[in-house]
Amino acid sequence: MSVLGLALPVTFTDHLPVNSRSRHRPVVQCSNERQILFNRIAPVYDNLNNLLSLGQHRIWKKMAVSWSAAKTGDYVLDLCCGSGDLAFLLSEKVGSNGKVMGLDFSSEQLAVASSRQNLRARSCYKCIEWIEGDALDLPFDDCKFDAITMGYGLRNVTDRDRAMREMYRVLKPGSKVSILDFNKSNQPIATFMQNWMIDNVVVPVASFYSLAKEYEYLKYSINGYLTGQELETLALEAGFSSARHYEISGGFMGNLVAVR
Ligand SMILES: C/C(=C\Cc1cc(O)c2ccccc2c1O)CCC[C@H](C)CCC[C@H](C)CCCC(C)C
Ligand SMILES: C[S@@+](CC[C@H](N)C(=O)[O-])C[C@H]1O[C@@H](n2cnc3c(N)ncnc32)[C@H](O)[C@@H]1O
Repeated sequence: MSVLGLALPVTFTDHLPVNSRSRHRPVVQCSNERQILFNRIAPVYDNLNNLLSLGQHRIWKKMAVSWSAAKTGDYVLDLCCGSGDLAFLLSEKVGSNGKVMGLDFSSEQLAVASSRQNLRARSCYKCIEWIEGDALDLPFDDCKFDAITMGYGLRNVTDRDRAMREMYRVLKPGSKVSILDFNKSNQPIATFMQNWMIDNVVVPVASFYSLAKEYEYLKYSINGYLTGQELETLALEAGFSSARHYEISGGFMGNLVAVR
């Protein structure tokens, strides 16, 4: 029986020593398990984001894309693109003369992204190319991109330092990376509110779709994330010349902007 109570090819805890397995806590530690998680939630991911954030996530993603400074004609990358929200926003910025690469390791998320693209008529959306790949080993040459976005991805990769160094490598000098995610606050009240919302709203709603464990992971991944200051340090240590973390939406979310 897997930690999800479902028959999965691998359970989220199989690779862990027995004493570290917990029936009450989704342990989604390795890359393959996260791949399985995001493949599983792909069919309902967009709808739940809209419902659970009351549509606010669209605003946060528009802010992240604006902070990337992507402009007409640019060659840009949306890392951990999932169902493509930021890639679509980037394509509206760079236009049909530009190019957007959307990279993710979840085939199911990319299938949703491609389906959404086929339903959209605007010519700018045709400049998006979807790539199944690993954010920790990008299939791109050095200094290729005019801007990079990463929405709710850095918290989910298994090696954040390596991901940050890969972003640095493929970004053109003087260009920006814009990384949107939940904010790991230093304020106990904000942390309490975030955890309360996830425990009492997010997970109960997800349980209607038999995805309670996947959304419980959300809380543990946020608690294991980096604070804004630690994210700035991570970027500077990866080689970025400057880094600034902005808290948004009352401190629920945050966006790191770093310049190569
Ligand atoms: C777009 C959002 C989250 C994306 C996301 C990221 C992950 O790492 C996941 C991991 C596992 C399952 C799902 C996800 C996932 O969806 C943010 C909005 C959607 C959130 C699920 C809703 C979070 C609600 C906040 C705690 C409170 C929002 C207050 C707002 C002012 C209404
Ligand atoms: C929460 S979703 C974010 C999707 C999208 N950026 C958005 O803002 O809605 C996180 C995405 O990161 C992807 N991901 C996690 N680790 C990855 C890795 N090492 N390489 C590529 N994609 C990864 C997952 O497959 C998932 O689609």
